[in-house]
Amino acid sequence: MTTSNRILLGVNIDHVATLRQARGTRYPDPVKAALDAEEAGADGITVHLREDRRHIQERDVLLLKDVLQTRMNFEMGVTEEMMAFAERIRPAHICLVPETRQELTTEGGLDVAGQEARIKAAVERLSKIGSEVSLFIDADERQIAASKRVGAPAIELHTGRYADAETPAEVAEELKRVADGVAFGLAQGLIVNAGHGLHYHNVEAVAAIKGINELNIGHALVAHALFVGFKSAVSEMKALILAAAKA
Ligand SMILES: CC(=O)[C@@H](O)[C@H](O)COP(=O)(O)O
Ligand SMILES: NCC(=O)COP(=O)(O)O
Repeated sequence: MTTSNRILLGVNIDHVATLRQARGTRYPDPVKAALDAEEAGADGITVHLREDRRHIQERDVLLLKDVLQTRMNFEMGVTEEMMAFAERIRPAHICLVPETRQELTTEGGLDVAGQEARIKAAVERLSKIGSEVSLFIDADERQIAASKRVGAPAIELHTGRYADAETPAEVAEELKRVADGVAFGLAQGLIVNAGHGLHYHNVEAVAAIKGINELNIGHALVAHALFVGFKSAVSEMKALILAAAKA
């Protein structure tokens, strides 16, 4: 079981593309954001090619594949279109996520337990291209155990409920849910990542949970970058999570 205090920062650049798509311009370019993020200490770059293409486009993923110095974490729904695209680009990491066309953002985790055969087939197929496959799931023992059974080497725990919690009691309850999920995942021999809705004001408690491999953070970084620049936004976040993990 890993209990080191090393923690990685995966920078999600989806919402740089959201701003570009709002006007159909060529700017701001998520590829430039990715390169700036790497210079500022990002350990990896996350992109979610949504079925509706509301932010990241194929062009972004193809360019990133050529220029990234770190590694790509490619988030995708479990569809034939995405499986074929992933086979073409062979990202270092693939995270399978649930997708609902009308949702504002990824509202919950993938129901692995409810569709084990389908997810197992996807994990097997994507593992053949050399990608490390992770499943974006709620911090729920049933889903974590199912993730282990379908052969995924990694999971990413959805921290959205923690991020959205309002009262101190709710925050504590959701944080405990994430911490328990991390411990259970590690005990199953899984690599445990976490992300969604993490911000400068709520990230430290999650980064302090021992054994988390990587935090994936996007929306808050892009929002903060409007005021301080992308490199500063990333380096501030990186410093916060490293300090919290060491504490
Ligand atoms: C799966 C996940 O958490 C990220 O891809 C995040 O969802 C990106 O932002 P949107 O959900 O707003 O597309
Ligand atoms: N998988 C979570 C992610 O990549 C970033 O989510 P958010 O910080 O944009 O909410």
